[in-house]
Amino acid sequence: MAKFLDILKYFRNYWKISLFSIAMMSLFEIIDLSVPYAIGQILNVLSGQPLDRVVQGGVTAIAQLGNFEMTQTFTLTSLLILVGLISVGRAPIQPWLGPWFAWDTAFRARRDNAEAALRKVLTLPLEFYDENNAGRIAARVAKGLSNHTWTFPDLTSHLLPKFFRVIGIFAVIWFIEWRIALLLLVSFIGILAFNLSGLKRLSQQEERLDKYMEDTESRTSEIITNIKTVKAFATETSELKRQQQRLDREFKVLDYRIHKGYVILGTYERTIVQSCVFLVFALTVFATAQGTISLGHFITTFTVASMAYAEVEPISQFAEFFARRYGSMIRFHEFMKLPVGVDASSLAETPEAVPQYQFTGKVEFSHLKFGYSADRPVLKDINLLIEPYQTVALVGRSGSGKSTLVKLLFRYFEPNQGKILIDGQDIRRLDVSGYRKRLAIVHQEVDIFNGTLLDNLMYGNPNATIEQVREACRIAQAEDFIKQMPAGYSTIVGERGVRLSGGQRQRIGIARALIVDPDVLIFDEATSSLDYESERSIQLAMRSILGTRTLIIIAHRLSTVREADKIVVLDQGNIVEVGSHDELLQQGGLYQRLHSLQETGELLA
Ligand SMILES: Nc1ncnc2c1ncn2[C@@H]1O[C@H](COP(=O)(O)OP(=O)(O)OP(=O)(O)O)[C@@H](O)[C@H]1O
Repeated sequence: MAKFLDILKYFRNYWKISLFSIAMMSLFEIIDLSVPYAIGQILNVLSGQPLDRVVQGGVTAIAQLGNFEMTQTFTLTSLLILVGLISVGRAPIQPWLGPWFAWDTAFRARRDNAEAALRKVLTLPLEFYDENNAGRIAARVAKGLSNHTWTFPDLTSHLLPKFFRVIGIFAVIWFIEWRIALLLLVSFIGILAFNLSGLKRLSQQEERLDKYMEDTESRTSEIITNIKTVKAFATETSELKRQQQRLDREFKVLDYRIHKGYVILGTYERTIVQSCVFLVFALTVFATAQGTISLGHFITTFTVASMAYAEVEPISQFAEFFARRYGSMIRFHEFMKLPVGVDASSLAETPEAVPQYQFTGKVEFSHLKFGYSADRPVLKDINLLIEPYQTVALVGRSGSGKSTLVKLLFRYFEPNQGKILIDGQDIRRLDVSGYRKRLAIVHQEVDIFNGTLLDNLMYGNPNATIEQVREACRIAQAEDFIKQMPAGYSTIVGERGVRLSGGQRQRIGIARALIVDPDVLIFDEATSSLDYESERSIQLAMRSILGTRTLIIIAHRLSTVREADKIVVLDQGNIVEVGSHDELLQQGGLYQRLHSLQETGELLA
């Protein structure tokens, strides 16, 4: 029940209008019942039997009011006008009070929930994205959102009004013959209880299947992302086979278990309903034959009871739709309840609302300890002072913790012990968005968004002038190749920048970082994947940035870091050596060993 209420909460902003819409739709459903009742009364008039007291009183009152003669024709006309008013009169009003509000609310809630989901995406911790790929997350959110949207109108303009209609039917029959009403009530409760228990079981299976399907979709998304590797290793057939097996398993569960379950449920339900209709028919026939009820009441009771049982099918159908969608709505809810990351920014209303900082670029790591899991420390008691405008290189074997140190500087993770200070302030005390705006990083793989080169260059600073962009591109050695592009800065680069080479992407990354004019600029193996010529131009770019701000360079190729003021050698999470290139070579430690391996090319040794 808690879960069901959780789903309803996604529409809580619109509860007043929803209640109004449900009330109006229910009212229409109930008023609708007076039509078969009036027809029953017409039949009584035509067959010379007396009208019900209430109806007789109403018609007499109208006759007296309008000074009409109380004839059979007048009674019939009054009843016909009532039927006409109800059936024709409500037709143009009903769609505006029911479906309009139901869908309007569903669309408004969809907008709100999509925005809330995006907020969640933007504030979830980085670990979440390490464990869940884009395909899985996108499928979960999209499915949850669309199922919420479809379910709301079903619930408010069909399922609930139908319930009230059944209650109305029960009241009408009770008024005519309480024993038939009782039979109706008992049979209804029985059918619904049977239905609900079946649906609960099936919706649990749907939820399990939903999780399984997310894994399949996640793999499809990985195939798309890694398509070059798939093609290069010629694994298309095995990938297809693997997914075929999963899809086949999904089909079997969906078709032979879940769908079959719904059909079996429907079979029982229909048989029970038809038996009940038949029983009511038989009872009313006997009651009419014995003179307990009039012919008109026989028609009314049977018509209304048939209407009541006819509602079982749509009610069960909407309940079935709900059960089919319930699993993915719950998965969406679980996603929305995931705890946000410690680094979650407050998501200010406008970019201007983010606090503006300016630092000299003095960075200090003080007694820093960190591990991704408690039992495996990755950084052990790191102490390092970087002065403003200094260039510091972080080197060391793969896995020694260089990138992790930078992740902590960006506050993607919190240290287990110790702290990081910028200009003497603990970075945890600063607004995370405002603080990060003063840092910039160039990764080995530069993320490019679909759009023009200019959009990508100005991503971190949309207020930059074209002169600033040009200057940054000149420093980053990107100007020449941009000029040769078909539309210069307006060239569309394609999703993930497919139309750019690795070196070009890298230079765009550097220019983009420079346009932000950061206080601390970090190169995380920015040249590792480049050819010699591209590496040279990136090195030239780096050289012209030296001394203009604090620079942290992570590099495997030691030729890149020669000119750094300070080279810091990390090994198994510890700083083992610090010094300039020449000092470290003279020390004859790890740096010297790594250097000589690269110089002599004896990597295999
Ligand atoms: N998201 C993560 N979850 C768990 N462990 C991680 C994660 N990222 C890195 N590690 C582990 O932390 C250790 C340090 O990784 P890190 O990426 O900082 O090393 P690195 O020195 O930058 O290596 P490389 O030079 O190969 O990039 C490694 O043992 C790695 O397996």
